[in-house]
This record gives sequence, structure tokens and C-alpha cells, in this order.
Amino acid sequence: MTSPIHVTSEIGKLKTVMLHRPGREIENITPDSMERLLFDDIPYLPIAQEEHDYFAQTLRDQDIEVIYFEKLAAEALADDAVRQEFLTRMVAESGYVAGATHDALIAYLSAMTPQEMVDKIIEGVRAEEIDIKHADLQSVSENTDWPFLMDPMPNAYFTRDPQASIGEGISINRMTFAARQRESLITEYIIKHNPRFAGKVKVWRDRNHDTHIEGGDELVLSDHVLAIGISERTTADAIEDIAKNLFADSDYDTVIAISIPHNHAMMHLDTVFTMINYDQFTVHPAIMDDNGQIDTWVLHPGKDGEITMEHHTDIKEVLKKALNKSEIDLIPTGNGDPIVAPREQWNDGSNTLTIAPGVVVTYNRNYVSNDLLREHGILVHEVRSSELSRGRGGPRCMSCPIVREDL
Ligand SMILES: NC(=[NH2+])NCCC[C@H](N)C(=O)O
Repeated sequence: MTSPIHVTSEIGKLKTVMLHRPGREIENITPDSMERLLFDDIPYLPIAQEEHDYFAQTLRDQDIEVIYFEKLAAEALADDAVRQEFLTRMVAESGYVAGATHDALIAYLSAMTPQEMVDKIIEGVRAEEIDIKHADLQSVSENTDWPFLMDPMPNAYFTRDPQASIGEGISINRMTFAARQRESLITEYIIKHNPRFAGKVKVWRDRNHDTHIEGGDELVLSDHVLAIGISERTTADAIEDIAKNLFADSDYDTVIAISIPHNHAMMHLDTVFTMINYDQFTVHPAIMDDNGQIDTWVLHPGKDGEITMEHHTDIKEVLKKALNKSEIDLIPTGNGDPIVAPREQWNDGSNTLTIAPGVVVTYNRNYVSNDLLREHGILVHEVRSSELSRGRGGPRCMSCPIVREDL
């Protein structure tokens, strides 16, 4: 069985990538809900869509197949029984397991085509869209001033996070905040029921856990080494758990767990550290102490399915050893300038999407970081970023590699 997923590095030539084109969910962000929905501002949708189309076209121009999360989901839900099961679970995870509102939501969404239903679920369902006739105790208690019965999923365009391709398999992630948790339920159905994936993909860790992990923290450094951020979004137990599964069942034998500050600006490892070439990385200087040290643990398979763990602080040495390189070039975001570095990091200056060794896609607004990458010999494709960047994610966050060529 050949897997439709094949990702053995962060940098191998990208062949297939999954995106989500931002839709009306973006217009369902309000000042009151912004923080909870993990946005810092409200993007202007038409321009966000233009920018996203430009991003997708930039990838297609490099011979990369672009597939869309929302289309894969609709295909996965073509079968009536599968669609009903999905809907029951989605409505339950949105807060309704029974009662008049539950029944009304199921009836409303069931009447739609699979594509309309997926788009609507991502967009969010407003209370005024549905006429709930037989008010019962349950729906009266559920009735609040909040205008949405089902919240929008404005972060869906950050397809990096609900899942992560690793080797020939995937992790389907239990995400940290309620604002994003339902996204990976959609992934679960894509992997189980879309004909492209169904029955052909190993799931390294599913979403039925209490501990969290997100794709922005999962970096595939080689065909046997992963780096995983210990972050606001990814917990140590989840890292140990996925490491055990990978060590037992795949060619992966090394997980480098890297501790980063737990805050919104640096919510994932890929906001401060990405791999861009065989021996080159971008790194935000704020994750290291004054001597350039970072708390890092290296996990390997131990006895009886357990793992061993060593503590290190010299990330360069750890990377050299794990990747078998004599030198590693760490390129500082914003050239390490105390004003430019945090400014460009805020707009995802470290969040590069590598599409081939030494070839990256970045936001045009981070011009200091981009120039520095070029000085280090990197080929940089810039994409537009005024509106997309307001969701705090860059080209790596907005893309989920499905197939890369081996190095
Ligand atoms: N891989 C990433 N860095 N993703 C960024 C996700 C941004 C999104 N607003 C969130 O907070 O979840």
C-alpha cells in the first residue's frame, strides 16, 4: 500500500499541499469575539482572498499541486450515512447533544449539499438563521445573547495546525483552544472517508486525548528526526505520546523537543524557528538566552516501548548531531535588531514555507528578514500579506504539505 501522504523533511521539493481559502468565517469575527477566536484584528475578506489566491498561484507556478481542505471535506462527506454521523458529532462538539436547537441545527445543515454544509460549518451559524419552534428547557438554557449557535472557524486557513504529515502518516491533533478544536474533526473525516486517503494512511496520534499538540509545533527535520515545540499549544505528555507511537511503528528514532515562550506572538515553534535548507534555519533571537542557549530535550527509543531523554541547551550542537552536519547556519529574524526582529516576527517573519532546499515562500512585509535570507543564498518568493497576516500566521501556517520529494 503506498500512502498518499509522504513527507520526510521540511525542505524536500513540495509536490502536493493542502490549503483552505478564507471564506465568510472571516467576516464573523467581531471585536467582542476576536481574542477568543485567536485574531488580533478583522481582515478585509476580499483582499484576504486575493492574497490567498496569489499565494496558491505562487505555489502552482512552482508545479505544486494545491488541494483544498474544504473540497476534500465535502468529498469525504458524499455518503449520506457518513455525513449524518459527522453532523451529529460536529453539532455535539459545538455544544448540542439533544433538544430543539440540536434538532433544528441538524435539520438545517442536513438540507444542504455536502459542500454548502462544510462551508456553512466553517462560516458559523447565526441564531437568526434558524427558526426554533418548540422551545424546550434545554434550548431555553442554551439561549444566550451570543449571536452564533455554532461559532465560526476563522483559523481554518491555517491548515498547518489541525493535522501534521509525518513520514507516510499523519497526526490528527487535539488542539488547545475551543476556537480551533472542531477543525480537526473535519480532518478526521477527510482521512477516514475521502477516497484519496481512506484506508491508506497511518494515524500516529488521533484527537481523542486530553493533552494537546498542534501542527505548527511539529517539524519534520529528516526521515528519522522530528523537532516538536513545547509551547502554549503543545504539551510535554503529548510529545512523549506521539514519540512512543512513532518509535514503535515508523523509521523515526529521534524527537527534539524545544522549549519556547508560552505566548500568543510565539504560539508555535514555527513562529520562531523553521528549516529552510539542509543546514540552514530561521530563528527568532528571543527564544534563546544571552548565550544563545535554548532548553532542549532529545528523545530516543528506550527499553520496552519507553523513551530515553537527554537535556541539552546548545541547539546548534543538537541539530548538527541529529542531522549529521558539520555546520548549521541559524539566520536571525529581522537580523536580530531589537526593533525589527520582534516587529517582523509578529508578522511571521520566521514562518517560512520551504518548497525546495533553499527555496522559500515568505510574506513581502518582512523585508529585512527576506533580504537577509537572500544574503544567505536563499531563493525567496514573496507573497502579499496585508490582510492574511492579521490572523497571526504566515506561509508555513497556511499550508499543510501532503507530498514532498525525498532528499
Ligand atoms: N502554525 C502556526 N504558527 N499557526 C498560526 C495559527 C494562528 C491562529 N490565529 C492561532 O492562534 O491558532
